[in-house]
Amino acid sequence: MAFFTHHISRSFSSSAARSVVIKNVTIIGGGQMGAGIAQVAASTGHTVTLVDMSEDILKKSVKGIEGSLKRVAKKKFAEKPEAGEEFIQKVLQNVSTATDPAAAAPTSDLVLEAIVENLKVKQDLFGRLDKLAPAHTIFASNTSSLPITDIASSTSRQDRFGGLHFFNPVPMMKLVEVIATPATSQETFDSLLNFSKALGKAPVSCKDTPGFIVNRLLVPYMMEALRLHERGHGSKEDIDVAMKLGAGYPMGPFELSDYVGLDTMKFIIDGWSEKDPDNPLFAPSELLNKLVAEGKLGKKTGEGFYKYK
Ligand SMILES: CCCCCCCC(=O)CC(=O)SCCNC(=O)CCNC(=O)[C@H](O)C(C)(C)COP(=O)(O)OP(=O)(O)OC[C@H]1O[C@@H](n2cnc3c(N)ncnc32)[C@H](O)[C@@H]1OP(=O)(O)O
Ligand SMILES: NC(=O)C1=CN([C@@H]2O[C@H](COP(=O)(O)OP(=O)(O)OC[C@H]3O[C@@H](n4cnc5c(N)ncnc54)[C@H](O)[C@@H]3O)[C@@H](O)[C@H]2O)C=CC1
Repeated sequence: MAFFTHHISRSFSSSAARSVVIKNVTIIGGGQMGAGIAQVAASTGHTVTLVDMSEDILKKSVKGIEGSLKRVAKKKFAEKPEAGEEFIQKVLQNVSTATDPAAAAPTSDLVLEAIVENLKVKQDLFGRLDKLAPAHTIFASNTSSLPITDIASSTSRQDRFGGLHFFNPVPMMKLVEVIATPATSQETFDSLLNFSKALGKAPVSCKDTPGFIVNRLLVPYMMEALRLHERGHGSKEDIDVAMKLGAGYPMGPFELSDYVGLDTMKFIIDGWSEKDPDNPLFAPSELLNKLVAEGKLGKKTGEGFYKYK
């Protein structure tokens, strides 16, 4: 139970000189979150290097950004399609891509990671980048569920390390959770907060506790929806309709699960139930495990709880 009762008292390190104005950003992971963050950062005048493991993945990421920008432009420049096209091209010029994070780290004010939800993989990445990035560079993770402190422990810049948690779809969702660990300096926290505002987002301040604010409430709700269905107490369609029309949610829990990605959901719940096995809120779901084992990861693979092809 220590996992959830652990009290964090924040202290500010004095080793980071002053808050950094973030202009050059490296985003690692060009999946649904990394691409969305890259799009919003580039749209607000930041220079972005998007990093992923292969050229093919990066091509798909940039195509996704272009598709999303078209949707934004269609609304924003409804009366002036040429201005919309110009906007798209200008934003895309702010985005370059690389398969090696070392390529951009030396010129980055911020390295923001949005790769797979796995502690060891994130630690390896940041441990390597710590040796390449200049002293002023801030590191941040978009993790949904892992302690920022644990990810930061692979680096020697824990005062310049925080959490920046965005929401899916990034171009539409206004919130960013800005997470300070007990070691995060006030200057780093301010830099991340100002960066979130510069992206046009509404930041909230969070402690480094499991799930921060949103996911500490959202994950138990989503998992209980799955278990309710597994108990035979409602079809997934009825549960989705019920939560949309009865609680005013834009998506039902099964639609949202497919949207988030069932692999990410499983990473989150497996991690939490391992740390807090007696907590019924984090009990696993057979159905979720089965779908992930079958490679049905939701919208991104064409099938999850529902079919998209
Ligand atoms: C157990 C683990 C569980 C926890 C997992 C944790 C994951 C995390 O760490 C944190 C998270 O992100 S949790 C997910 C949070 N996101 C949500 O809850 C999204 C819920 N859905 C919505 O808000 C709307 O359905 C949504 C905004 C998506 C769409 O809006 P509508 O429902 O109003 O749909 P439409 O009426 O069709 O409007 C669509 C119009 O919105 C624009 N748009 C949507 N997606 C876009 C995108 N990706 N890029 C750019 N524009 C976009 C667009 O204008 C669109 O119009 P069309 O282009 O004409 O379709
Ligand atoms: N899906 C969601 O709704 C949300 C997810 N998150 C978090 O954001 C992170 C990414 O999630 P998604 O974008 O949904 O995942 P995703 O599966 O769409 O994308 C992850 C990307 O990271 C790349 N990648 C994996 N390991 C890498 C490495 N070592 N170096 C470079 N690239 C690597 C993959 O090739 C993939 O393109 C996770 O930590 C997740 O918990 C946070 C908020 C919402």
